[in-house]
Amino acid sequence: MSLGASPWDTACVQLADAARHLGLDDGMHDLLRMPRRSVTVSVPLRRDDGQLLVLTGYRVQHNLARGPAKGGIRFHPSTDLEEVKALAMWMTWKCALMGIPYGGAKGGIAVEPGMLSDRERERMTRRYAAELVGLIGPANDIPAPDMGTDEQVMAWIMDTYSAHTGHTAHGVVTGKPVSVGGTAGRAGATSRGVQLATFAALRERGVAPADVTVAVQGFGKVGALAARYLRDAGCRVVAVSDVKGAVYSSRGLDPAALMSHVADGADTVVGFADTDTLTNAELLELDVDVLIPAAREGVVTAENAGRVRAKMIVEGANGPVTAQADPVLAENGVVVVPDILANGGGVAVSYFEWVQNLQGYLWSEGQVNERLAELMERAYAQVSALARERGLALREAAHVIGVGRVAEAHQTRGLYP
Ligand SMILES: NC(=O)C1=CN([C@@H]2O[C@H](COP(=O)(O)OP(=O)(O)OC[C@H]3O[C@@H](n4cnc5c(N)ncnc54)[C@H](OP(=O)(O)O)[C@@H]3O)[C@@H](O)[C@H]2O)C=CC1
Ligand SMILES: O=C(O)CCC(=O)C(=O)O
Repeated sequence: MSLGASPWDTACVQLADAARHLGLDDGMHDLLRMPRRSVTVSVPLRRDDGQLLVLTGYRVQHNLARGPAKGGIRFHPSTDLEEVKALAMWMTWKCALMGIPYGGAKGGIAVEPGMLSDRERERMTRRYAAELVGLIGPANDIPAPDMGTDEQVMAWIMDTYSAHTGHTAHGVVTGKPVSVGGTAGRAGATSRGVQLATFAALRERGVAPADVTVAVQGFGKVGALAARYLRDAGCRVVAVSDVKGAVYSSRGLDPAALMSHVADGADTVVGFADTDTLTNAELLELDVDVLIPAAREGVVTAENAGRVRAKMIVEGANGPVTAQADPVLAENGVVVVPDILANGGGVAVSYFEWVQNLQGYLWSEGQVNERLAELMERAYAQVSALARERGLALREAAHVIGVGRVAEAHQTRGLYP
């Protein structure tokens, strides 16, 4: 099989590797690879100036063997069906690895959300949600935020779905505002999970947080709070970036101050006082202890992997390291804490939100964070133990567990009819 470095190619290589380790036959391998449902919809949008723009949206339900489909919705210009298929597959393994009763899905619209007014964003979201009404639902497929979307987008999807079904359906999306059925703790959950995974990996290697320097690519929902939590817990965050570039300070940055700087109108981390400006490519090659790619997939490739000087990569983003880069990093002794483990805190707390919605009973933020820590520690311990037992990289072990659980669910349920 000749493969490039697209997210789908990377996801397929990872699955094939896990299938080999698990001794799965070709039929089961095919069943696990092929998405259960892929939907492409056109999303007509009337711009504020009256112009009609027709966008393309997607929703892929990759696998439903362990429960309803679950996964985020992305608004990004480069979103296409192949990317969404890969992201949906990773959701399947992630939910299985985290031990939560979901299959995997992902969706998105190929659009630059920054070019839309709030009213245009709302109209586009509602039209996309209306196209998906027959597909999504609390028992079927539960979207959540991803790149370019936020809790407001989730509120619009919930409201559109609820208008179609005739009752308020809190459980149709997670990552909603708390005022409309969201849970305490979801906004920071992915980043908290990244911190927990980082600390578990450091602890195992006998490294104290205070001795650790960190660089974070992406200063959005995941990256900004990951930087902040790691700094609050004693690490020195020396570099962060957004799409416009990176800032660096050897003395360490204050992510909370950077977040205020961005929110107060700067719109980018670049230009923050007392920092040097770097490119995103330079950030990836900094001499730091921990590198956290938290932006997009495919940023560490066969081309630049050899220049990565970080001792550890903790994948906040989905698929930031290509299948071709993995062996280069392994050869150079770079430990990779894989996406389906490192960023599993987001979907774990989405699960807690959905459970609260189904029960109509709210948990405190303390309860949410405590249970998140339990799930993250458990998943890390299982991956680490299998990696040691079978001499696997953490990514291979994580996939063997996730893929193995989904294969087991298929075997137990059987095929219909
Ligand atoms: N949100 C969640 O709960 C979860 C997200 N993830 C994954 O985490 C990653 C980030 O998601 P999220 O934080 O939600 O997304 P956001 O849209 O909130 O933030 C994305 C960040 O990445 C930056 N960025 C975008 N493109 C590039 C680029 N080419 N180079 C450098 N920086 C770039 C953006 O910069 P700018 O603001 O300037 O555009 C922004 O700072 C994605 O891979 C997502 O799938 C994984 C699990 C859960
Ligand atoms: O919270 C969720 O349901 C999914 C979040 C997500 O899209 C992801 O983990 O990649």
